[in-house]
Amino acid sequence: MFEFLKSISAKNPNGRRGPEQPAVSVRERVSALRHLPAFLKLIWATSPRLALANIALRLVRAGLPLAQLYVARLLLDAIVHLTRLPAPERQLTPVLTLVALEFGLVLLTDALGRAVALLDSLLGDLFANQSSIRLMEHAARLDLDQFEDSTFYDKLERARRQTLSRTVLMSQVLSQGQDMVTLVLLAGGLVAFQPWLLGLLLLAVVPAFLGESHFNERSYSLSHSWTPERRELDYLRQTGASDETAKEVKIFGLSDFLITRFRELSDDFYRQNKSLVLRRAGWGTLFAAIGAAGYYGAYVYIIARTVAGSISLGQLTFLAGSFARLRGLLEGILSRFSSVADGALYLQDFFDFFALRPRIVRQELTGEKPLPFPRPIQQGFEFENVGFQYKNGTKWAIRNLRFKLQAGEKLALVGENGAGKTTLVKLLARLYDPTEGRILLDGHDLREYDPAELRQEIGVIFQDFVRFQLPAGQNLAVGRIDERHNQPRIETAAQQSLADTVIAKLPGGYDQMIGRRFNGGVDLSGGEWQKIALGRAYMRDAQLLILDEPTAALDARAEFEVFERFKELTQGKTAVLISHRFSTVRMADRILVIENGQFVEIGSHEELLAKGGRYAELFALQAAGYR
Ligand SMILES: Nc1ncnc2c1ncn2[C@@H]1O[C@H](COP(=O)(O)OP(=O)(O)OP(=O)(O)O)[C@@H](O)[C@H]1O
Repeated sequence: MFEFLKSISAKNPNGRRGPEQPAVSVRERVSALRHLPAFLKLIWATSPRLALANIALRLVRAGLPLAQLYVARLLLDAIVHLTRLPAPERQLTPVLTLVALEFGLVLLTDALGRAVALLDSLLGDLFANQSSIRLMEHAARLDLDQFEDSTFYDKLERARRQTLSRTVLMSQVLSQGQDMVTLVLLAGGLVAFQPWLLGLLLLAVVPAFLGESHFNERSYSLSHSWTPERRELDYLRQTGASDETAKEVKIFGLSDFLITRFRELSDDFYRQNKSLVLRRAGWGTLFAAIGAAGYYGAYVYIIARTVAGSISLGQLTFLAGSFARLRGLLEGILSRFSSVADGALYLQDFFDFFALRPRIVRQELTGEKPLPFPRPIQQGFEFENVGFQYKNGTKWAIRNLRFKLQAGEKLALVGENGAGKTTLVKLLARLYDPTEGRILLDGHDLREYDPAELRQEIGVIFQDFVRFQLPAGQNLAVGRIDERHNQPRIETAAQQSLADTVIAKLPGGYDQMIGRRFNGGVDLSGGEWQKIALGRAYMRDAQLLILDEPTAALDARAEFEVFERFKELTQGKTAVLISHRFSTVRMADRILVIENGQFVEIGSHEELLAKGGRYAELFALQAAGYR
């Protein structure tokens, strides 16, 4: 495992990455903003009604600060005017009306603020749910080898992680629009009075913005460059504390090893992040002071004009208030601009992920109609000089493979560990396409058929089948999920795979949750799980059945029985069996021996024994073990 951990961080030659890495350039961040229209379109599509209501309320709210300042100005001027009148002429009604108006505006501002927050949260939740669903749907369309590519995996990880930050981004973008409207309205008032005050305002705010965007860039770079390590941290956290690993972690005394590695990585990240946060706080304080100085400069000027009598007290309040609000707004808009740009950078991962296209697709998508799948299969499958190399592998997993799998035949695959048996099966199911050569089905390249239809006609149970944390019945039904409510069919499949005796012992029978992840779940032994997994093959009405060592954990009697039944139940169907037990292998019509991904020999048990080749040698080896 240490090698594995090292290999994860090998992408990172110093073992560390941090702010020393080149930061994301300003151009990259600005260019990431191009994703915003597409993002807003997605939000709109989530719920046009909620989005429209949100925008309308925000527009009304955007005008309220100006209205409030204006009413405050009228109020102050009215009070000053009153105080100058002789006592008997002082009428309070106009002043009280203005107070009532201001009060009304405050109430409205608050109510609209809450309504907008509510709409944001509803829209955000809907958007988060829908994007998670889209993410799962898209992931399901992609090819297996895309999942095995670590760059892809990091992309998926970031796209998935940032569900929450995307809803924050949505609020930010909408608030940005709202604040910009307020800004234009308030700036209009300030410009009418003294245009250069606007210049002073910018001077007070721009340094803070530049500082903010600089630190945001750093922060993004840090978090981005730490994606592989974060993945490792998650892995360590899970390995150190999960039911699946607890047994081996205890037995091998791995917890210190795991914790040390976790501590090393997390401390490192903490240190780098802390230094960034500290610098950010220091500079932030300085920039805030510059901003305050700008504000007070303008304030002094406005006071001087009031004292000189060129503007009223009401105007002073309005202008000083406008300036203060504008400063706050501008600061907010500019700093939010960097977090919006940040969020938009993350959007890049999101859209990149959706831009990935599977290569194993229906030909129809590439302009041709797929061939109808033969029912029944007439001739069978033929491997024509097939070679396959895993993307992340250095050698050929399979090379120059030629053989025929006849319709209705039971073929066993024999070979040592890593010989390429599972790879061959994955190629048959088109989880991958051959790197060279072709696989034919009834004389046509497998790629000419619809991959979805092909997979429907193939039932594969892999050695590393999934132990779904689902009730027993549904665990079988995953073999044909649209039949999950067909209890008789599930029970028949259970009888055929011998899972019925396992289920009979469960307190909840077919409804018993299995696996330990959820409350009340009951775990099964390896062999019991295998019987359940085998049942999935019988749930399927497939023409080609593949069992890739799904019986390794069964006891000898159960395995014998399973294969006897398998032979009986798959009469007339084509089947491929992978097993290291020769007692099983010999039941097959023919046996294909492969070594290092290459064809060695093919024939029936008797033929191969008589030939005295590799098969005979392996058989003798195993038989000797029993003597
Ligand atoms: N996803 C993968 N990425 C890269 N290499 C792989 C991958 N899966 C398998 N390999 C490599 O391909 C070769 C063939 O592997 P395969 O799983 O087909 O062997 P096998 O005959 O089924 O072995 P076993 O009997 O141990 O199950 C091996 O060298 C293996 O390391």
